Amino acid sequence: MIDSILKVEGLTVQRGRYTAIENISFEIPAGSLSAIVGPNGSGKSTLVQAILDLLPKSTGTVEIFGRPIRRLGNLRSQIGYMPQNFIFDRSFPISVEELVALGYTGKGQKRTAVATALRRVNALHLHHQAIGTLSGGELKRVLLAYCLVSPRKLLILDEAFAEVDVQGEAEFYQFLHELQQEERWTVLQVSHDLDMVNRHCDYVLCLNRSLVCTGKPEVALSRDNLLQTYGSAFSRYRHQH
Ligand SMILES: Nc1ncnc2c1ncn2[C@@H]1O[C@H](COP(=O)(O)OP(=O)(O)OP(=O)(O)O)[C@@H](O)[C@H]1O
Repeated sequence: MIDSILKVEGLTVQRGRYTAIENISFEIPAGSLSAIVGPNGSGKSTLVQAILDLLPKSTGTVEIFGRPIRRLGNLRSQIGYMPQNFIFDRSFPISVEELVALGYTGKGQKRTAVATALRRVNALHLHHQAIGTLSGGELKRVLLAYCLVSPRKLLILDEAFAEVDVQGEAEFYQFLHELQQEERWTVLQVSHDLDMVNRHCDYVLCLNRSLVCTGKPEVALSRDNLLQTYGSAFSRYRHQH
């Protein structure tokens, strides 16, 4: 019996007429640094969006902090979410610090909280810049600052590091470990970087429309499980590493 922060049971989600994920059940251990891995189109973003009630479910239930998400009330602000794509009109006149401030749910000390969050992701120097002028990696850093400007219990990241440079990715993982160990955050991330997941995560879900396996990386990322999850693409990955 695990102490879980997120419990999914029998979840099926349609995208149009296509069944993007089917009969998914799992629990995410509280305080874990967990990852969802799987090939393109395997339903990772669909799963995350259905968990957050951003997509309708065909069947199944999701509980976060022991409650259905629609009954979370104020607890909803304890969840940080960074989507895979942040689409906006680049001419919209909002600065980095104004955007990050929108994520602040506390009272008072907002400027200090925004500066601290931006410093933690190495983006304080961008604070006056309009968000429409940021590079892809800079924008990811700023969105992460938006997620962590207020304390959370659960942080859900959909390919947060996709456009971040190598140095930035290492810093981010270091920083996720700090959130996990010092502030007891649970982090659930979608990732394509199996090496980083293997090195840094303590719980992994392998997805290919249905759940292939879950568990610690040394078990979930076994050769057989990866072959089942990725098929021939995994063989190519092995040859390149
Ligand atoms: N709005 C949509 N309408 C119809 N089908 C969709 C829609 N969005 C996604 N899909 C389909 O659902 C499936 C799952 O997509 P999803 O984005 O969840 O995959 P993913 O694992 O996150 O992929 P990637 O690794 O490429 O980001 C894909 O086959 C995709 O084409």
